[in-house]
Amino acid sequence: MRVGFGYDVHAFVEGRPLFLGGVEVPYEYGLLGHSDADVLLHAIADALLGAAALGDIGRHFPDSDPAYKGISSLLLLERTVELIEERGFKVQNIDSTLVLQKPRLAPYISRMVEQIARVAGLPLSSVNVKATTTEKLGFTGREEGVAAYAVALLEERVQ
Ligand SMILES: Nc1ccn([C@@H]2O[C@H](COP(=O)(O)O)[C@@H](O)[C@H]2O)c(=O)n1
Ligand SMILES: C[C@@]1(CO)OP(=O)(O)OP(=O)(O)OC[C@H]1O
Repeated sequence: MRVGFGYDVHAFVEGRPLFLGGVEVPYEYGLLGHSDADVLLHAIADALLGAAALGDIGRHFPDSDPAYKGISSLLLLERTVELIEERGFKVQNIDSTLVLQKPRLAPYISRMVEQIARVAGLPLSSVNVKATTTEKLGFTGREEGVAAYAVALLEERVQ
C-alpha cells in the first residue's frame, strides 16, 4: 500500500464559472487558473501522483502548455489515474477536504463524489469529500479563494 497527500489553492475572481470536484457550483465568483481551476481535483491528482512518487500535476500538465488552457480537470484526473495504472498501481480510496467560507457546498457534495468515483474507477464508498469553513479566519475566511487537501491510498498490483 502507498499513501499520497495533495494540497492546492486557487483565488476567486469575477467572470469565471466555479468548478469544484467536477461539478459547476452556482456562485458569483469562479477560480482563477490555466485550467478550469478545479482546486479539489488538483489536490486529488497530486495525492495520487504523490503516492506513486510521480511528482505533481504541474510536472505532467504544465501551465505553460496551451493544450491545458481551460481544460476540464476531470480530464486531468482521468489522465492521472491512467498514469498511476500504467505504473502498476490501483487506487484504493480517496479522502478530501475543501476549505472555503462560501458558497455552502453540502447540496453538491454527493455529485462531486460521483464524478470523482467515476473517473477514478472506484465505488462511491471509496471516495469522500468534506467541506469546512475557517470561521472567517485567513484568506479562505476573507473569501479570497479556496484551498483543498486530499489523501489517497494505492494498492501495488502483483505483476
Ligand atoms: N463552504 C462550506 C463549508 C462548510 N459546509 C458544511 O458545514 C459544516 C460546518 O462547517 P464548519 O466550518 O463550521 O465546520 C461542515 O461540516 C460542512 O458539512 C458546507 O456545506 N460548505
Ligand atoms: C492544472 C494546471 C494545468 O496546466 O493549471 P492551473 O489550472 O493553473 O492549476 P495549478 O494547480 O495552479 O497548476 C497545475 C497545472 O497543471
